[in-house]
Amino acid sequence: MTRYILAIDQGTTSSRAILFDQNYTPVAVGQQEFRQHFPASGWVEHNPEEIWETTVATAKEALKKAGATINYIAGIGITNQRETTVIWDRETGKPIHNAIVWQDRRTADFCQKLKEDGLESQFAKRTGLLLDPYFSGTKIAWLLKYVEGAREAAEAGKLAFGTIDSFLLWRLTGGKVHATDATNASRTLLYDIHRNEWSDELLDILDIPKSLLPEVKDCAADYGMLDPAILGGSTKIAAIAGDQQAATVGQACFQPGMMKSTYGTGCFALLNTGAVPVTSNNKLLTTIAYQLDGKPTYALEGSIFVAGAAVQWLRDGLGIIEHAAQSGEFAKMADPGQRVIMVPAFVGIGAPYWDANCRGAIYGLTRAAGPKEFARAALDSVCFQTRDLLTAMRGDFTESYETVLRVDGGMSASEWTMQRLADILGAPVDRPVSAETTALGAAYLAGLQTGFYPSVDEFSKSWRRDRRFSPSLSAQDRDAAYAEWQDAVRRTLTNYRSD
Ligand SMILES: Nc1ncnc2c1ncn2[C@@H]1O[C@H](COP(=O)(O)OP(=O)(O)O)[C@@H](O)[C@H]1O
Ligand SMILES: O=P(O)(O)OC[C@H](O)CO
Repeated sequence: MTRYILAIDQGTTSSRAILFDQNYTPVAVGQQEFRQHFPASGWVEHNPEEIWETTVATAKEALKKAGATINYIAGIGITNQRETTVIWDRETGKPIHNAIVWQDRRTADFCQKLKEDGLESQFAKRTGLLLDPYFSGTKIAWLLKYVEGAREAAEAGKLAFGTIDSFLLWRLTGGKVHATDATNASRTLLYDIHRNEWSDELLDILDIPKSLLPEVKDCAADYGMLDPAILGGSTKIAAIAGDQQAATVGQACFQPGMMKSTYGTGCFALLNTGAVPVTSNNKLLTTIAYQLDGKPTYALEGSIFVAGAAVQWLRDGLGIIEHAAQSGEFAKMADPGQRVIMVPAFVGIGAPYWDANCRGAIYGLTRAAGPKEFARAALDSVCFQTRDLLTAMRGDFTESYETVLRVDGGMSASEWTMQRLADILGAPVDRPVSAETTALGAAYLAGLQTGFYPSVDEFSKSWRRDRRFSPSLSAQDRDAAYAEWQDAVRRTLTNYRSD
C-alpha cells in the first residue's frame, strides 16, 4: 500500500494539511483560511474551534485528494504558528477564551512594567528571549487575570495551557496527551533553554501555576495515537515543531552557520549555531532550532513582524495592486530617481529594534511617487530588514561561515524581491525546489520517528536548489541604499519612542 506522512501546518492565516510520499514529494494539499479577530487596536485573536475545524477539514481534504484513508498514513507531524496562546478546560476540552495570537500587543504595558522592574535580564538569561508581548508568557498572565474564574480554575489544576501544537495534540488524542516540543516551549518566555525545563523562577514572576503547562518532548517523539473518531482510524502522532523551526529542518540547515529565512506574513531568519546556545548582544533571540534524542540544537533568530503583510497592505489597504505577484512587476518599473522608503512597523517593530509601540512611516514622497514606488518601497523594506538581521547575526556568531541564505515562504516566489535581497545583503540567496519547506520539516521529523524517512544526513542530501540569486549591486550602491533605510528607521523610532 502507498504510504504517506501527514503534515499538519497550522499557520497564522490558514490551516494546511499535506501528504508527503517516501520521496519527500507533496502529493496532496488541503488548505482553508480562517477568520482573524481584531477586538481592539493592536489585539489579534483566533477562535480555537475554527483552528480545530479547519485542521480536521484540511486533513480530510488532503486524504481525499490522494485517494487515501488514514490507514495509508505512517505518522503525523504537527507544525504551527508559534507563541499563540490557548487555555482550555481539561474536562470539557473547551477553550476559556479566544487564542491570543503572536502578533497581539495587549501586554505591551505589562512587558514595559516588567522591564522597569529590572526583570528583563532574568528572562533573557533563562529563555533567550526579550520582554515583548510577542511571546506566550504575558498572554497567559493576561488570560488568568481577565477571564472570569480562570485564576481559581488554574490554581485547582482544571485548566491546560498550550501553544497551538499542544491544543491540536490534545484534541487529536481525544484529550489524552498534554505535551509540546522543545521548540514551541522555547517561545513561551517560561522555558529554560539551558536546563531544558520549565523555569519555576519565571513562573513565579508571572504568577502562572505550573499545573497549566504541558510536558516537553523532542521534536521527533511519541506523542500518542490519533483518536479514531476524528479521521476514521488511528496512526502515530510522531513529531511537533514550531513552523519556523520546521522550516529550518525542511531546509536541511543542520550544520552550524546554515541559515534560512521564511517570507510569509512576517519574516523569520534562523541561523543554526550548534549544540551551544549563543547569547545575542544585538537583540536577536536565542532559541531551540530542533531537539532530537534529548539534545537541543540552538539557533539565533531574527523575527520581523511585517514582510508579506506589507504586500497585503498594498493590495487590501491601499488597493494599488490586485494580487501579491503584481508588487514585483510594479517594483521593476519604479522610477529609480524616486527614493521612497517604507518602515512597515504596523504592529510595532521586531528584531533587532523591539519597540512594541512604534508605528509605520513612509519617507521621501514627491509628486512623482506613485503605486510603483510604493510597491518597491514595500519589497525593499523586507530586504533591508533582512540585512538588519544578518548584520546582527554576524556580530553575534563570529565562527567562520559562508553567508548563504536559504529562502522559502509565499514571498520567496517573487523573483524581483529575491534578487533585490541578494543585492542588499551582498550574499547569495538560494531558493529550494520544494516550496513546502515548513510542512516538509514536520513530515521529515515524523518520518524520522516512525522509520519512514532515513537519517538527517540522507535527508540533507535530498535538498535541491531551484535558483541561486547572486548579488549584482556594487558595495557602494548597496551601502548607500541601506544607509537610507537605517536613517528612516532611526527617525521612526524617535517619533514613537515610548520610553
Ligand atoms: N509573488 C509574490 N510577491 C510578493 N509577495 C508575495 C507573493 N506571493 C505571496 N506573497 C506574500 O506572501 C504571503 C503569503 O505567504 P505564506 O507563506 O502563505 O504566509 P503565511 O504562512 O504567513 O500565511 C502574503 O503576505 C503575500 O502577500
Ligand atoms: O504562521 P506564520 O508562517 O505567519 O508564522 C508565524 C510565526 O511562527 C510566529 O512566530
